[in-house]
Amino acid sequence: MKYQKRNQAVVLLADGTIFYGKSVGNKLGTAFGEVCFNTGMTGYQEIFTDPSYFGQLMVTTNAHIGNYGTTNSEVESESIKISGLICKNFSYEFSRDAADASLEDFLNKNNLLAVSDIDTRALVSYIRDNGAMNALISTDVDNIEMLKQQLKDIPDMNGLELASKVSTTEPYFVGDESSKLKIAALDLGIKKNILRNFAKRGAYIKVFPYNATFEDLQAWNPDGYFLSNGPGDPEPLESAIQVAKEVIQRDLPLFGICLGHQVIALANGVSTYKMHNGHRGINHPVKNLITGKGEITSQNHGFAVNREEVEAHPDLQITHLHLNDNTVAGLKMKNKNCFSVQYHPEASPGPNDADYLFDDFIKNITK
Ligand SMILES: NC(=O)CC[C@H](N)C(=O)O
Repeated sequence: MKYQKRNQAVVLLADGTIFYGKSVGNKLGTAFGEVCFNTGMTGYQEIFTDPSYFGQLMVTTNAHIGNYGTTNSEVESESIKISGLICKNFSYEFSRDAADASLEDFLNKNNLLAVSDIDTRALVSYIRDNGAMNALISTDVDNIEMLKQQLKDIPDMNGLELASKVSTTEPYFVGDESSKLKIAALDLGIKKNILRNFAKRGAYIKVFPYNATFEDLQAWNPDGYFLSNGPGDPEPLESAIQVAKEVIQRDLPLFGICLGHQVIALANGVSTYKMHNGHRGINHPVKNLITGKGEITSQNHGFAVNREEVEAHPDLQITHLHLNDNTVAGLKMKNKNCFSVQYHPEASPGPNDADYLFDDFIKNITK
């Protein structure tokens, strides 16, 4: 590799804590966001392009990032959605036959600011102890006081509506047009692999903008309704919550993933809360309380639904529990055709243990 001088860079947390590293790629300047970490050993391209991470600075805990390059087939949306990358060793070289570009090229193409040579173990341990908070990364290392001032103006993730920043503006279609199985998907920041999973099972999907109404969706005459994953706090998503309420009222088949799961809880009057630290990784253990079986799951969320409120709710049942902290990982409505999970059965990245949930939804539609 040709030697290239790297710029000094900092990670500055909202409480004033500073970590020093070096910039990666062409992009210089400052990027802001909520700092979070993902513990997956693989799957960086899927993570960086997952719209649920919009507005977040991603710390990768694997020691090497970039070593297997990038490929067009591994994107979860058309562009990088994280606001910046923080890593330990950045691999400028890659070795994988299937890769078509280096991660450095991919970051440059997406104009993403990235910082390497950070002691990510110390940083993650700090965030774990002190909780999720805003942060910035910057190559402007001589202006720390000014950066601290700018950081104060970054809005808190709690209460922040972000689905509108990543949702499609126009409806679009995926899958086989002649299919008898039509799914209306509300795009709150939908990952491509969810659509691939529906299409793989023979469905024809119409994807609607985040603020589409129930009438908009119903006018297409779908057989089932889906509420997607997405970034930000679920609570301000009034329009999506209203869609969920109307689908539930008519007892039409409804499935929600992650943000969609939180929206379904809110539609039932159950509150959500910001976690001290979210779940972000590809080996989160979940117990299916219906079958008694364990699942290793892919997760990416910073909010959760209130377990006590679900337990006390006459119409709701907890179907899945997160085994690390007993948070709600899945629920269903007792007498309605509606269920949802907090984690990612579509994986990408991560294991496919939970892809039976897509089959369950299709069965709910066709029964
Ligand atoms: N993956 C998601 O849909 C994330 C949901 C929500 N933004 C959260 O952080 O909890």
